[in-house]
Amino acid sequence: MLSSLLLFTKHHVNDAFTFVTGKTFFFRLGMVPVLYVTDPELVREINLCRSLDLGKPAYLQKDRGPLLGKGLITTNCAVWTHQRKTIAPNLYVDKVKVMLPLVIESAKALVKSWESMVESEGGVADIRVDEYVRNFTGTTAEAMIQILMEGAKHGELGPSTPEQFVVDNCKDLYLAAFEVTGISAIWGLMLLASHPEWQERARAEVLEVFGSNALDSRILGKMKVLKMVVQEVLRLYPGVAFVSREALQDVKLGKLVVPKGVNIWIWLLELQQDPKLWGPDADKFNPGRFANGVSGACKNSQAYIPFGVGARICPGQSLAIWEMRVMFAVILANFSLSLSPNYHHIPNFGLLLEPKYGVNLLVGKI
Ligand code: HEM
Repeated sequence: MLSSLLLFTKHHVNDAFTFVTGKTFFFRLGMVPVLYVTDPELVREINLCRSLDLGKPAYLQKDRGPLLGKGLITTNCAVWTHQRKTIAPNLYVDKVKVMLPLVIESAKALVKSWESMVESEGGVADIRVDEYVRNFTGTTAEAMIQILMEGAKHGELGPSTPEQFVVDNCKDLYLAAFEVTGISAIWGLMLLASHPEWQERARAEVLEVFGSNALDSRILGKMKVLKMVVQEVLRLYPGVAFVSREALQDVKLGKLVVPKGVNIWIWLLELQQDPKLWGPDADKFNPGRFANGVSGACKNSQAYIPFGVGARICPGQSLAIWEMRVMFAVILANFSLSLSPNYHHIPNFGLLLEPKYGVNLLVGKI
């Protein structure tokens, strides 16, 4: 686990950069100075900080440049501001509502392909779900590319040319819209399959609310259990396992001054599963903890940040949540799920937190 590596490499510094003891500490990863944060109060300060001096780390560009391009995820300052202004408004809730029929159609296509597999296997099929889920999230990724083309024509691009803007952001949106949402949905199916009691509760709600109605935003909004399930999936398996920043100038965060050049890592796996904040069942799948919202589920709502914080918070969060809800609703209305003997639980942290060998489920028609 990376967290144990961090503990192993941590050491204290005693220069002008003094810092809180406990779970916030400073270490160096090669030449990169890193402030490791799991204190929700410090997360609050980062969340409140709107300064462009708190940007994305340079190593993302250096090491991940070929993968991520120079799009919204990795750029800083003026380039980022222009890109964000052009892209983010297209992901506001009213725009996402317009995309919903596309998402629902895509979920129905997944159901169709599983139905024929289940039928040909005589009632229960052992399905490696990853590819089907990625086909599902791929549909909206394509819609995102359209948005980029429009943005390139009409947006305020600042220093980017329209061609540069599209190329740089295609990679980012592909990774974000397709990969991260896909991985989160795959973890969600694994968790529903391994917790039959929650699968039953969510299905009962889906069948009651959905019934013979056509799925739309109003119907989805009524599915309270499903909402809690999605929240809990993103708590236990945040696809983006840590949120990072670099102080591009000296930055004041509450009482702490973070010197220029220092990176900040907020390790979500620890923050979102800390028993002191979430209770003794912090490592268990219990969507019911969200019955009274995030503030009812943990002692400090800053400890739940699956979509990041502050000015760089994920602009695609509404779309991602709706996609997951639609997919779970449509699957639960049609199929029962359990873990296949071919599933091996090996979460793997590369760029994202994903199941190393994919997820195999036994899928039956209900
Ligand atoms: C469950 C799915 C998703 C999760 C868990 C997720 C999570 C995150 C996180 C943690 C960040 C970093 C925020 C920060 O540094 O504070 C981020 C950034 C971003 N996400 Fe998402 N995301 C998801 C889906 C999406 C979707 C569907 C889109 C687009 C359609 C999207 C677009 C982006 C972009 C463009 C950024 C960079 C924003 C910036 O730096 O200004 N994400 N996401």
